[in-house]
Amino acid sequence: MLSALFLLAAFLIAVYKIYFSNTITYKKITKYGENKTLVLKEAPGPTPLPIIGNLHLLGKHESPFQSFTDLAKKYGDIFSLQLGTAKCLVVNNLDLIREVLNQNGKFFGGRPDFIRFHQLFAGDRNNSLALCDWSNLQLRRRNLARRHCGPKQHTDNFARIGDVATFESIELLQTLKNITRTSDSSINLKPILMTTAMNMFSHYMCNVRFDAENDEDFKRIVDHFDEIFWEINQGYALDFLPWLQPFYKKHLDKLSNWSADIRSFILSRIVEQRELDLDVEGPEKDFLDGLLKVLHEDPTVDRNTIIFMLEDFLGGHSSVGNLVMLCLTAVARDPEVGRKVRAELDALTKGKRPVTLLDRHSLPYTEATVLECLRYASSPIVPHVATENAAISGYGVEKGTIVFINNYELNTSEEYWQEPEKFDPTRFLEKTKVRVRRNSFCDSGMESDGERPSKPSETEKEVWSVKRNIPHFLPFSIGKRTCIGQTLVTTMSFVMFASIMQEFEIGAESLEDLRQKPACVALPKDTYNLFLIPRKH
Ligand code: HEM
Repeated sequence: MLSALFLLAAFLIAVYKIYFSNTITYKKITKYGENKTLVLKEAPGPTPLPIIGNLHLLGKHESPFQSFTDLAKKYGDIFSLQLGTAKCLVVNNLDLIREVLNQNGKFFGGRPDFIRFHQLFAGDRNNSLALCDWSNLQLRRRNLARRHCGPKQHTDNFARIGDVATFESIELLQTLKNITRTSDSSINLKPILMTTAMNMFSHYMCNVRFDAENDEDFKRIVDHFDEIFWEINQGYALDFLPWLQPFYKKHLDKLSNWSADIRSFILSRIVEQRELDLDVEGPEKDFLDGLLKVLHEDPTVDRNTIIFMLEDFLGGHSSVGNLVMLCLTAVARDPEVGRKVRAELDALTKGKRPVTLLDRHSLPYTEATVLECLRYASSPIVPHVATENAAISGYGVEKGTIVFINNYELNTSEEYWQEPEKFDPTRFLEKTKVRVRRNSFCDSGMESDGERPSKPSETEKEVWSVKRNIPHFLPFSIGKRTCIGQTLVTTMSFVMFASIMQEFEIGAESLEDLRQKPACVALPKDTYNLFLIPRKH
């Protein structure tokens, strides 16, 4: 009798769990415009423990994204997790990722409310473009930034990115040549790349550049940015267990101090002087001009909004510096990649001129090496948050749920790539046919006395080029919160990486030192040294 009662109770609890506690009411508008209320189950997932939920399951690998991939094998490509106080959903394949970010993007425009995010932006994460919730202000900020920070090819701004990138790369090469002339030991290269990247950004966005060798304030600010970039790429128990805050006081104070120091530098060394000199009627010469003009013309725009935007975009330089360091690391790990990049560069420039952005389409292997670095590092997509009840793949998703997009799976699964663990830039290359115009009388290499054809003939030639649309390669994400900085990243890192490769061979003290955290495009501020060996042209 007792066991029958026990069984009945267990059955009722199970039914309650399945049908009541884990269901979401979702109002769907059908294609005929009717309102339909659906009651949907949440996606399956592991049973949470008291207090920590499923947090312990993420500690099994170096990166939580590796744990997501593991858990997907057990629970399927869409599953629920309870991380401390936060309800979460993880999506692991391309179709589901598209369903969240494209088809249902309007329901998933929020960002998690992590204490660290507030701390980095003067107490309010909505000051940050990447960490704020979706709003009209965000839409305006994105549109405002696009012309300068995501310019289309063949525009003046795009050409200016190329000019600035070449200018700063030449300065960088000079610094590196000076260092290697006096010493043949390995170099602490990362801070040098970071200051170069910051000068690229401040030069392009604000027409201001700094003395990277002697300006101590500048160097300190670049270090802070780098620390913050690393920090944003890490996860902490505090993010999901906010009551741990008192234990993180020192760490959180450090974050606020870094960001306060950065803000005061940007104000005093970049913004204030320009505010005095601003020519409201004159042409807009850079991003800073554009921002200050909006401030001048539109009384609804707040000065703080403008300052934070500038800080956010200048901060993007850290990703470029880190990415170039990862590209050089890849070359140090695999000298064959380096040989191929150099062969391509030498064939084009003959070692006689600096490489420029205009050369990019003639240097497919070099560009593919940067893309392969992005795949190999697999920078995580910032988590999204459901801003209302929604449905994905027939499962209910409750408002407030944090959605993790497992792009690590997209970058590393055998379903999408051959030998994904191998660093191989050629996976981004394909042979394409191009039309070449040529004068047929020149083909023999000898001038003919015969009549010359009135029109040059056109033939087709097969050349290597970079694959443009790989559906599962989404380093900058998709949908309405896609990265705004991707043009800056792909152009500036290409020029910086190619310039260094033109002049130096890259080596490592020990291959074991070249540790790269999975699903992370950041390296710690203090990281391994590399050897730079000047090439003889
Ligand atoms: C290695 C370099 C970079 C990578 C791999 C990268 C990747 C990403 C990804 C995956 C997102 C999240 C998109 C989403 O939530 O769906 C993002 C957002 C964003 N990125 Fe980047 N990014 C890089 C560099 C930059 C740079 C240099 C800038 C600016 C100068 C920038 C500006 C932004 C902004 C503003 C957002 C937030 C957009 C929004 O939430 O509306 N990023 N980026």
